[in-house]
Amino acid sequence: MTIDPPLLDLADVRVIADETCILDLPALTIGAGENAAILGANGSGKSTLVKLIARQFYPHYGAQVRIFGQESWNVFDLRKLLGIVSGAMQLDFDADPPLETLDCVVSGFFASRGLWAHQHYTQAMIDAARAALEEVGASHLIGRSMASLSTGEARRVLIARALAHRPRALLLDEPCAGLDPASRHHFLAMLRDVARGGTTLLLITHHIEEILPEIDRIVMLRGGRLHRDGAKAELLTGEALTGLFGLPMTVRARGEWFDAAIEA
Ligand SMILES: Nc1ncnc2c1ncn2[C@@H]1O[C@H](COP(=O)(O)OP(=O)(O)OP(=O)(O)O)[C@@H](O)[C@H]1O
Repeated sequence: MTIDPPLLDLADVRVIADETCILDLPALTIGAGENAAILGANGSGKSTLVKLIARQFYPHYGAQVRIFGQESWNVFDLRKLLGIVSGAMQLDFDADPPLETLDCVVSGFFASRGLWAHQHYTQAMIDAARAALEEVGASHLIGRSMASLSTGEARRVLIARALAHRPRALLLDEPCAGLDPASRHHFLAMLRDVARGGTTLLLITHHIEEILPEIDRIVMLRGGRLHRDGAKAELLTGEALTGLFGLPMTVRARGEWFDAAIEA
């Protein structure tokens, strides 16, 4: 039996920006197929961790960052194995030269922002991009430019871009931001299918109610450091969230889902 290498295997990681250490992780491993949520307050280092995985940030000398068991990657090859959805990415697409939505989704096959003359896309890629747009309810946006879309519309197109090339793992940094309740409901249902299909999910969120039943590990970051790491049953509790966010919180189970509130 072969065992897939972990999505993430970190040791002695320190990320320095503006002469300040913004992420300090002596050790963290997330296995292949292990769906995890990263929780933490604003500025706790969650997006920095995603950027470290996607090779947008590099750690300080001496760190080990193995993604899918490999330390050295061609960035484009790595990003083809990952589907990434984040608010920062959405801003990048807004700022770029005009890009049509279907082209945006097809560009996910090349891990590029936009399509360029040297990239040879196939009819199969276009069909997969159309199917992904259909899946997220965004087919009607084909023909529009990314910059002309509302926040929620653009978010759906980016989700389609992340899914179209059937990545090994999805990195989702606040993926539901800007989605209305119905879109969020459909998106979370779709993510459950993706997780059941074997794609590893790494979900970054402040919203406990978005933590899918398929996620069973919680990694808590505080001040750029690992605060707690464990099973959902152990960490989706009032005691653990109170410790993380510094305010008295209660957690309620709703079937397989949870929600949290600040105690009155
Ligand atoms: N390029 C950068 N230069 C300097 N500081 C940075 C840079 N990127 C991030 N930081 C700082 O690192 C810290 C962690 O940022 P990060 O974006 O990872 O937080 P986060 O947990 O994702 O927060 P949020 O929930 O607000 O999105 C913050 O204090 C942020 O100001």
